[in-house]
Amino acid sequence: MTTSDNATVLVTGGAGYIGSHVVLALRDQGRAVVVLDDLSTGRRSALPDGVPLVEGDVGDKALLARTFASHGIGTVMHFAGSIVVPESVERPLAYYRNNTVKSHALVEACVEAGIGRFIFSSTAAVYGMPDRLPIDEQTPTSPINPYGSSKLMTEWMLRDSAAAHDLRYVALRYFNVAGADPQGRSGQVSKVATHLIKIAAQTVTGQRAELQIFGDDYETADGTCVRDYIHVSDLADAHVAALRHLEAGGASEVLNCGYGRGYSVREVLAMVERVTGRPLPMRIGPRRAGDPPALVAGVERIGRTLDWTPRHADLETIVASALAWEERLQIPSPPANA
Ligand SMILES: NC(=O)c1ccc[n+]([C@@H]2O[C@H](COP(=O)([O-])OP(=O)(O)OC[C@H]3O[C@@H](n4cnc5c(N)ncnc54)[C@H](O)[C@@H]3O)[C@@H](O)[C@H]2O)c1
Ligand SMILES: O=c1ccn([C@@H]2O[C@H](COP(=O)(O)OP(=O)(O)O[C@H]3O[C@H](CO)[C@@H](O)[C@H](O)[C@H]3O)[C@@H](O)[C@H]2O)c(=O)[nH]1
Repeated sequence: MTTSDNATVLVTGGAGYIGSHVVLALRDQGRAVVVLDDLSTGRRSALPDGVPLVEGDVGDKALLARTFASHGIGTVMHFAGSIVVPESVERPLAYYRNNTVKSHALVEACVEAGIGRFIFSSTAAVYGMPDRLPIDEQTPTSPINPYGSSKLMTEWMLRDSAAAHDLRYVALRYFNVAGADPQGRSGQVSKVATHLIKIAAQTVTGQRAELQIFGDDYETADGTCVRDYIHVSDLADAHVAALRHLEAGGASEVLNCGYGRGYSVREVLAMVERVTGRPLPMRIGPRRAGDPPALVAGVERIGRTLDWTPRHADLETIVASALAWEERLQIPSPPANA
């Protein structure tokens, strides 16, 4: 190990849902971590004690340069961004600004400061509506909404910057992230929840009257959409594995993050009922615009490239941890941006 292998990791968006779980995983490994977050959707209380928070914008290059220098940053993990697909359709330029323009500033600041390791939160949304499953990384990218395009453009900036400069990166294309830290230290807190398991957890805990299934006439086994759900703590471990890969001199990579196993909406909801022992009020509604019928990750490449063994690859574990977190949030509800 060289000295730089011990360098501090900067986690942008570390006060958010996924970033906060990665901060926990890094800390559990004894890593030094600094978070940069503007708290637009994140919360200070999501950070463990002792993790410095630089409150600011990821597109602020002067702030980035100061933060890199004052904390001895050796790797950047980039989670900060906007994530709601329908909102990206209504406000595309806001998404290109927050996800693409500000990522450009961050990558440029890294190149200028000689920071040579970068791990990026990408998404299965870059694939659009692929017609063959499982989806491996060779599948042509063809996003169908501005969110997916805004993330793919950042992948391209990283690819081209890595070819031209002393920069290596891992772009992790997440499939459906769900669940919460098994120790109850973090979980999802959305002002406006859109994700299926989060909404199911809110419904079963009485915060919503009912859940709507967005379409049951898809060409899938039970007519509802199929997704590959990955536990957020396994995803966090994949980031630590990607960090080790880059520190060991590994090449730049684009890797799917999922388990390679799909569950339908109905199967997920049945699991929520089984775990709670309570019926979930639900009704069938129309299809949601832009939903692909089925997305299942090809996971051969991540298995071959990273030293990563999922520990929670089981729908019951994912659902149970999401429910436990939701119940914890009820007593009492933490104030926004606390
Ligand atoms: N949640 C998913 O299912 C999913 C799936 C695929 C990819 N991703 C990607 O993972 C990343 C994290 O998603 P999440 O679910 O944790 O969302 P989140 O909203 O909980 O976290 C995003 C964090 O970034 C911060 N942020 C946003 N814009 C910022 C800016 N300009 N400057 C500084 N901080 C800023 C927010 O305050 C928040 O803490 C995103 O890049 C998202 O695109 C998420
Ligand atoms: O109230 C709800 C919410 C969702 N769904 C359905 O549940 C499935 C999963 O939806 P959701 O949890 O919103 O996730 P996705 O739309 O699949 O998108 C997530 O997963 C993608 C990767 O697969 C990422 O790119 C996105 O960022 C992330 O939001 C879809 O079929 C939805 O139509 C419902 O039926 N009712």
